[in-house]
Amino acid sequence: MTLLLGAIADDYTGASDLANTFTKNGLRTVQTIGIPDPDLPLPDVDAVVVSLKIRSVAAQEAVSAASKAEAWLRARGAIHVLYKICSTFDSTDAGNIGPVTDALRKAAGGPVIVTPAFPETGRTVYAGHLFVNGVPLNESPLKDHPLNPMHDANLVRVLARQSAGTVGLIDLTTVAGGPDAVSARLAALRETGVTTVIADAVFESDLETLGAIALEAPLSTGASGLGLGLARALVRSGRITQSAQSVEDTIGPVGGLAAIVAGSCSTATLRQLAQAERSMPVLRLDPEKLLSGPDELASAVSWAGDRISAGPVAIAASADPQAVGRVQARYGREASGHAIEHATSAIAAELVFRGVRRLVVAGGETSGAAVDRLGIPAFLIGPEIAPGVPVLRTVGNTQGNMLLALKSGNFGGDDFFAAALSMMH
Ligand SMILES: Nc1ncnc2c1ncn2[C@@H]1O[C@H](COP(=O)(O)OP(=O)(O)OP(=O)(O)O)[C@@H](O)[C@H]1O
Ligand SMILES: O=C(O)[C@@H](O)C(=O)CO
Repeated sequence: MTLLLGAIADDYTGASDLANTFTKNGLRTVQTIGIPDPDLPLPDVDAVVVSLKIRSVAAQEAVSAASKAEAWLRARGAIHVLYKICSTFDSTDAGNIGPVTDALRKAAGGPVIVTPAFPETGRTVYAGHLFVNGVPLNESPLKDHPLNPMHDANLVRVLARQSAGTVGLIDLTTVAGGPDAVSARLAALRETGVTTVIADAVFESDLETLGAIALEAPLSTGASGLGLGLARALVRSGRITQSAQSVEDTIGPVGGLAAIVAGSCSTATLRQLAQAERSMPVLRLDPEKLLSGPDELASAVSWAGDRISAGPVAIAASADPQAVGRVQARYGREASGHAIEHATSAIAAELVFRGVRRLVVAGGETSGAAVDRLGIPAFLIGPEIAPGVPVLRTVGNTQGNMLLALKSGNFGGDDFFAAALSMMH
């Protein structure tokens, strides 16, 4: 397999978001789960998004996994590698955006462009500050994130705290000045020892400028907005010779039962679950019971078993910040997160065992755990359900063809679950 653009995503939902952006912008793309087995039958593509689950692991583990993925992508011809992070810059002072970018830039030089801007979903960066739907990051729902609460909107500061290098800024005026202005500013920053730059971006045109300059370097770090800029720059460069197949043709119907499993506690998911309750059976798991033994899991599976042949059902661990806080205070943040992911992934696997072939999973960590449990090695990218969330078709898994949607916590409108199921046949 040869490719032009490589990406390493720090979680699986983020990977499907980026693969969707690449596809929409003209690149034939496949999403792999980790580095694929050499025997996995993958189509010819322009871009591969290697999905890792390294957003919330120890920095050294993240660096090691990302470095191996980068070496694999470069060995297959990637002229540029994008390290795909969350558009809300999900990370802590220990990492992992800084440590991974530092490790990958060692081979790539710098300064490396970093921007989580993704205007289509309301993420913009101005004066180095990240806004989520017009609200500074630290005032947005991300302040209550169960794993990495975000308390600082100033990304230059946030990245500096987790990076061994020196972090600078390319401001919006420079970006609006076009590629030459950005190049000149990068050169000036390089002279002063800056290794990594947060780049402002408010409009897609800003990301086209940044993508064009980033493509000239071996590495960048960003969300789907930068992915859009890179993809458009690659298409404009004339190096993409085959048009991406119509995404509807890529997948086709799979039949089987349908279900939703949610572990995301984001406000968007909470609203979507409330809306789903009006049209389908929704089981709210009791996290205390989930954490204290296998009974809650078994009764969830039996609850679904009684209903699922009549239509889609949803099973959710999701809870509001106060309830999450109580669980975390009692069991610890990481321990409760992992235990609940373990439970939701076990439920997903049981549902698939009972005939579910169309599965929507809400939450990045939750999706990662479920996809791993199901042993899915790769996905083809189908039509977009909502910005950042495509229909995915499995490749190479033992259960036969399945359709999945991996929804990032904050993505999708209130009717997301019904909209997803209506596109998954
Ligand atoms: N009721 C609960 N109490 C405590 N933790 C929970 C509860 N329900 C789910 N969790 C945990 O909260 C975390 C939610 O993270 P996840 O990444 O799945 O969703 P998200 O943060 O909304 O999505 P994204 O990362 O895509 O924005 C998981 O570790 C999950 O196990
Ligand atoms: O960039 C985003 O917001 C998403 O793709 C994501 O990574 C959330 O997990």
